[in-house]
This record gives sequence, structure tokens and C-alpha cells, in this order.
Amino acid sequence: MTPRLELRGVRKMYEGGDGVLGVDLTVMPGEIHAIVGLNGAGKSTLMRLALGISTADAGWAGIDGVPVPAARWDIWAGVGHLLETPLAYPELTVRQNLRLSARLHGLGGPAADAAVSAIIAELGLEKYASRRAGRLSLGNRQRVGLAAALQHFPRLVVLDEPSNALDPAGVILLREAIACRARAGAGVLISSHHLDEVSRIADRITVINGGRVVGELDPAGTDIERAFFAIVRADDEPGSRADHDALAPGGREPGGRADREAGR
Ligand SMILES: Nc1ncnc2c1ncn2[C@@H]1O[C@H](COP(=O)(O)OP(=O)(O)OP(=O)(O)O)[C@@H](O)[C@H]1O
Repeated sequence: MTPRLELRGVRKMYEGGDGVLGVDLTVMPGEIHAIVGLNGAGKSTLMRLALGISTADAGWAGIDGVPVPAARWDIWAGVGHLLETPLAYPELTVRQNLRLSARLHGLGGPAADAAVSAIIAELGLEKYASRRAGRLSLGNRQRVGLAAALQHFPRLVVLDEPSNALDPAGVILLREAIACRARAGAGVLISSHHLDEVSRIADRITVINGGRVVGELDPAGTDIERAFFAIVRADDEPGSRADHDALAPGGREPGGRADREAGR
């Protein structure tokens, strides 16, 4: 089966030595694959590389088997993403913004209208449908960004910390909406700092540290937080692979961060 998303040896080094240092990762059809890591671990960079927003220094990235740099409109129409701040035209209403996004993802007029109405109901945006996007609260702006990413039932969904600013009701609606897209065959790549939340939804959880894949967490595991810090701490320890790389010119500062984050 062709992965919805495949990254092979993907590398992006910023000035100063941070970035993504050779990552392999796949997201299969129907799979929800979460990436977790400390601040600055490289999650957003990885997502930008997957979406062709940033160009890799080395490695290969493909969507449905098509190399990202060669992907054309039909591939991008089947992708839904939300990275960082949700984009919306402030002077347009929620419904108008969503309709525009649906059209840009290839839905014809009637199909776009139907998709917009459906996602407004699905993400609890009925009350705000006629409100200008610029007047929304932070959480509702996030809901609109998620609606734009999910309404066209993409084949690949990429969401960077999607539960940011959402209230508990929004988190539940989001979880159900993501699961629904996966059941429909989408591959979902999601990043989050909320380990409990991730363990509820993900089929696979990959731990990123210092720009590398350093381990996996069992979504059904009992103490996922402890397991997470154990993996990151082991990677940060002197003598670990990360430490060797840090000694190279331009390498990153060695370890100790997991302990600080864990308050140990
Ligand atoms: N444009 C850039 N130029 C230089 N360094 C950058 C740039 N973008 C990111 N970095 C650095 O690359 C590393 C990875 O950043 P990235 O945003 O991918 O991390 P992240 O895991 O998404 O973090 P967070 O959880 O805080 O969102 C960080 O050390 C960051 O400071």
C-alpha cells in the first residue's frame, strides 16, 4: 500500500545547527500518526518539509507516492493542513472563508456549499457562520482553520498542535472529526504537546528529539508521560547519538533538557 505521506532521510539544517537531521516517517491510509517532542524538537519543521512549504537539504518526501517538489494541483487539492496561526480573511464571514477554501481545494459550487454547511455543524460553528473572521475569539479562529483543513475530506491531513486554544468541547469535536477523516481513508499527521490527548486518538506515536526520531510510544501504554521523558532523557544523555552529533561543528548543545522540562 502506498503511504499517504512518506519521508525518507529528510534533513533540513538551519543556521546554528538546529532543524531536522535525517528523519524517516510514514503515514498510511487510515492511520493517525502523532509526533511528539519538546519545544524546538523539530515537529513544525518536519511538517513544513512534508507540505513543501520548506525545502529539504537532503532526503525524499512524497505524498501518495508523488515527490513533494513534483506534486501538482490534484495532489494538493487532496491535502488539508493547519500549521501555526489559522489563516482567514478578516473581512469575510466564516462561511465565506470556508467556501473559498473549499473551492480552492477543488470542490464545485454546490459541493462546496454542502461541505461548508456540514463542517460548520460538525465543528460547532453555527453561531459564528455569519460573523466576520476578524471578530472571532482565538479558539473559534482555530475551529475555522481546522474546518478549512478538514471539510473537503482530504487524503492527507497535517495538523500542527490542532487543539491549541480549543475549549474541552472543541477538543472532543476535533478528535471525532479527525477520526472520521481517518475512517474515510485519510492519513493524518498530527503534532501535540498533550500526551493524554494524543494517546486517545493516535494509532502510532513517534518521539522527536533534537531533529531526529528517537523512539515510539504505545498509545495504549499506562504512563505515557513517564515513557516520553525516559526516551528523551536517554537521547539527551552524554554518549548518546545526539551527544556525538553535538560535538560536530555546528551541532546542538548536549542534553539535560528533558530533566528540566520534567522538573527533575
Ligand atoms: N527559520 C529558522 N531559522 C533558524 N532556526 C529555526 C528556524 N525555524 C526553526 N528553527 C529552529 O529549529 C528547531 C526546530 O524548530 P521547530 O519549530 O520545528 O520545533 P517544534 O518541535 O515545532 O517546536 P514547538 O513545540 O516549540 O512548536 C528549533 O531549535 C528552532 O529554533
